[in-house]
Amino acid sequence: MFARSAIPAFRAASRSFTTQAARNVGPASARGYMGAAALAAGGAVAYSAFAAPTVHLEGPKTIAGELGTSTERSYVMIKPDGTSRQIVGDIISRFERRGYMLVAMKTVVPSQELAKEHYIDLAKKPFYGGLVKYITNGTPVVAMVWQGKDVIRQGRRLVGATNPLEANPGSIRGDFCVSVGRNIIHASDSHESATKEIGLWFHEKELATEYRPIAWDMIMADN
Ligand SMILES: Nc1ncnc2c1ncn2[C@@H]1O[C@H](COP(=O)(O)OP(=O)(O)OP(=O)(O)O)[C@@H](O)[C@H]1O
Repeated sequence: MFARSAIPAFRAASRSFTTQAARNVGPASARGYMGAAALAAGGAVAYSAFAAPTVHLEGPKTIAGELGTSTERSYVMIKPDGTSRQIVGDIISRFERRGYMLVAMKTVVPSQELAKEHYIDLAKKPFYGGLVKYITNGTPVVAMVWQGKDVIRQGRRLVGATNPLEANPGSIRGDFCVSVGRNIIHASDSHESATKEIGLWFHEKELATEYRPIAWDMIMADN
């Protein structure tokens, strides 16, 4: 789920976020897109100026790569209950074993503003307040970007249905969760969402897109 309201802020990008940070530093209009990432939790914030916005939000090639190719990227987040239950390694290994490439990862204690922004499309839902409270309970989330062919659709399959009651055994939610309100993980549900969510939680410079895992060509090859 992603926040449409953040789009104009993304386009206003004028600063780079260099340390995973955490303090609410001002109104959205003054922050630029990575300000939301910088608002993540409440620690020290380090910014550095850079020449021009580099985040690509429209067209087939965005910060989420190109859909259907080995450059496709998804935003995946282990929520506070997943971190607290100490199953982070298990979750990461499922994406690794599938063959996907870890492009970025950091722990973040989300601010109210960041959590609200991420879930803004659910703002009218009765559970929205509880959802934001849960995401901002002080326990870190693990924010990640995974890359590889079909990672958005396959990521959703690995994660399983939103309601653990409907999540297949073998999926992350199907193996670890009982309640929809504590379903331990998020994964982007479309290229558009991935573009906006990666842009919300990460600066483009934080993405390590140039390296390749050792078996990458073997895993991504079609023939
Ligand atoms: N009925 C509900 N009661 C409580 N929480 C809910 C309920 N429905 C959804 N949620 C919470 O809101 C999150 C976002 O809901 P959404 O409908 O976007 O599902 P999703 O895309 O599978 O989840 P996510 O965006 O976290 O990956 C869910 O993952 C869950 O944590």
